[in-house]
Amino acid sequence: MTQATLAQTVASMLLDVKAVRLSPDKPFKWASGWNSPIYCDNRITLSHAKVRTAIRDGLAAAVKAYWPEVDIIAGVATAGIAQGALVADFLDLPFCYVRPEPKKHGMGNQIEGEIKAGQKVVLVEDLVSTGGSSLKAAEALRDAGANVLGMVAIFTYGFNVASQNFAEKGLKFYTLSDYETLLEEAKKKNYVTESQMITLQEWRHDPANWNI
Ligand SMILES: O=P(O)(O)OC[C@H]1O[C@H](OP(=O)(O)OP(=O)(O)O)[C@H](O)[C@@H]1O
Ligand SMILES: O=C(O)c1cc(=O)[nH]c(=O)[nH]1
Repeated sequence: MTQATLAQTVASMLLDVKAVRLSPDKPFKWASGWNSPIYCDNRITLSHAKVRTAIRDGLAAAVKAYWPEVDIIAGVATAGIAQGALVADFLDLPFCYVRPEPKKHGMGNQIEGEIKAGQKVVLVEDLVSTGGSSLKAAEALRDAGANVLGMVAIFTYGFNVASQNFAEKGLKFYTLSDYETLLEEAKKKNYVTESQMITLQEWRHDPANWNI
């Protein structure tokens, strides 16, 4: 399957399981604090065995293609944990996951599971908006002495701010699908009305300042 076909297939699956929600009148609040007329809830894909497996296969294939030397998979908490564990299991690799911050009780860990200094790690994230969550996880792994090879994710909105942040911090990344492809597939399936499509395109130009 070519990259473009895979991006279309994954976008189509996300729409079919209703992982993509639109609410222009009552915007969603994102992790970054941005308001958005759209929310892509990849967690829903876990409830659909065929979709979950197709995503696992796509992510695992990317890990093997780009970073065959990988020693360990790390999931970004929380939405990246389940898919990360599935990918690690499929590739017969160790697994750990990274919290956004150290736990406030118990062991006080930010990284859960074992990771050794010098190990080559690939992060699994569900979705990239600004990239802040992925970068935080990469930083925690680097602080622990790991060699972060890169990150794979299901979906990206393709914002410049994310690519710039990743480039600055030297984090290579690969995603199965993206916003542009999602809109094309949504149009084909009549998933969005014309006025919703206009809102989605307008929002995409300046998401940080939309509807504030
Ligand atoms: O690229 P960013 O701007 O950081 O946004 C993307 C992050 O936001 C979501 O996580 P959320 O913080 O909602 O938490 P969850 O994974 O625990 O559901 C998503 O799962 C990504 O981790
Ligand atoms: O940026 C976010 O918080 C975010 C956006 C989105 O579409 N889906 C999601 O799970 N998180």
